[in-house]
Amino acid sequence: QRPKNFPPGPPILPVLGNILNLSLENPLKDFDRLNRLYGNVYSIYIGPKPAVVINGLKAMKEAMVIKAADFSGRPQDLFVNDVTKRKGVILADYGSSWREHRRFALMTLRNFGLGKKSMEDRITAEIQYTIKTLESSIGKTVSPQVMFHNAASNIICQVLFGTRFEYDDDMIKVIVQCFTENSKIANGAWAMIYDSLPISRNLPLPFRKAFKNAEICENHVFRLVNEFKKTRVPGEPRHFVDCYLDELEKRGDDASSFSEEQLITYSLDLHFAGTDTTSNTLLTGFLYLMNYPHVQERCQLEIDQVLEGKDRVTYEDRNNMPYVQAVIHEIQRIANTVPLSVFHCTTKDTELMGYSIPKGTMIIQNLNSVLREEGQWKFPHEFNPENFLNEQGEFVKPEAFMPFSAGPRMCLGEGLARMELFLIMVTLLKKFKFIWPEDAGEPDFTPVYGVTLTPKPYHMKVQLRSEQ
Ligand code: HEM
Repeated sequence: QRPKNFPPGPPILPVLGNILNLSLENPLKDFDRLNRLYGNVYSIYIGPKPAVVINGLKAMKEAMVIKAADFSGRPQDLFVNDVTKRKGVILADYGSSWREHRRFALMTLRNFGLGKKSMEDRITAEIQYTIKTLESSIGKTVSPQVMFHNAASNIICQVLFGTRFEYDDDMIKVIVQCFTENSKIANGAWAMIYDSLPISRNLPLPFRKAFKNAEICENHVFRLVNEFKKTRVPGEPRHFVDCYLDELEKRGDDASSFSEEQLITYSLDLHFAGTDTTSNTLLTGFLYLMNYPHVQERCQLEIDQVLEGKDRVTYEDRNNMPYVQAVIHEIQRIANTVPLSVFHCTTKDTELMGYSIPKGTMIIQNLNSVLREEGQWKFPHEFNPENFLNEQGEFVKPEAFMPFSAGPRMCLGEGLARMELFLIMVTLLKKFKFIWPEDAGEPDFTPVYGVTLTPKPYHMKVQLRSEQ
């Protein structure tokens, strides 16, 4: 029985709740189906736990922006909380620890160059390694999967640890492998079973792999932090880790929520959030650009015009590239990289679109329902950069563009991600032509489900544009 005035939803089974209403492999279609059946605010039970699913711009804005404080908590009793030992910022509940850590990261990102030339220089420097990888594959086919993960990982590693890692570095290979696995496990069938059947939690089931992966990553970062501690000069931070250690010292014994354990999970949080998202967006982008060659060519035309006589692109150039901007935003809209955002939770008894929602209810944002909402987009269901262009061909960003979510929990790395996507896409499109290999058959645009959506592995053929 749902509580009085609770959002409607499918009939609830004892113990299982609604898990049979959802495909455990990929529930996104089910979320959309239930949206059509029960409206923009509906509820499902994950085992005994109620969750409210929010769809469409109007409801999303009411929850995340207008009633932000009521809807900005994070559930604390899920599989992912146990895996991360309730540390870090992504899953921290709404409160002073989250607030202080979020503020700290935003400030540190700024100090290390976000919004300034220095971050641009770091990104541009990293792209040279991607270019080298592509140059060595001219005329051949290449799998971009690892390449984009490496590039995005190194960009965030420069901020976190002040260093980039060679693409075959064992430590970073293991970390990237562990969290790409965990991203799939965390939204998958076994995590759902872990969440709905507490009795299963201590059994040797496949979800144990995620705990092992997390431990491997923690050990690696623990060792790195200890190395940095040996060489750091207090007050002269070289990177995020040093800044955090300075902050710990400044706060002294009553360091409040800051601790070395927090630092380790926080670094992993930022590394994961900064790598898997940007790289999967890039993977989706190139998949579409190869299969919509006229879009790729029009981008290149604009890039050639704007960058004529210049040897490299700057972030500032985006203001003169409305079409490229439209394409990158359309890629993000279609990629729907973090489809269910990160689960929220109500911080007090509240209301949404007239329904009553008690404190502690899990909130699931169906971002796809906004990114493809009819009435918000000119072409909601097709890949078409016109979604971001007005009649004069100028770039416009509709309110329903919400891949980073909205409100106080909105993605903390949006600025960095947007800078990376623009500089990487433009630099690569300026130099190379990307071709869908003749023997690759029809492209499969259906992504693999997880916390992040990943295109199915594909290959691309690369040509130097100057040799066309
Ligand atoms: C295309 C790239 C990216 C996308 C689509 C994306 C998307 C998201 C989304 C949907 C959320 C959840 C927001 C919510 O709960 O309401 C989020 C949170 C977060 N993202 Fe990103 N993100 C991207 C890149 C990055 C990068 C580069 C970083 C690292 C600097 C980052 C760091 C974070 C953090 C730390 C949070 C948690 C914020 C909090 O709980 O307060 N993200 N991101």
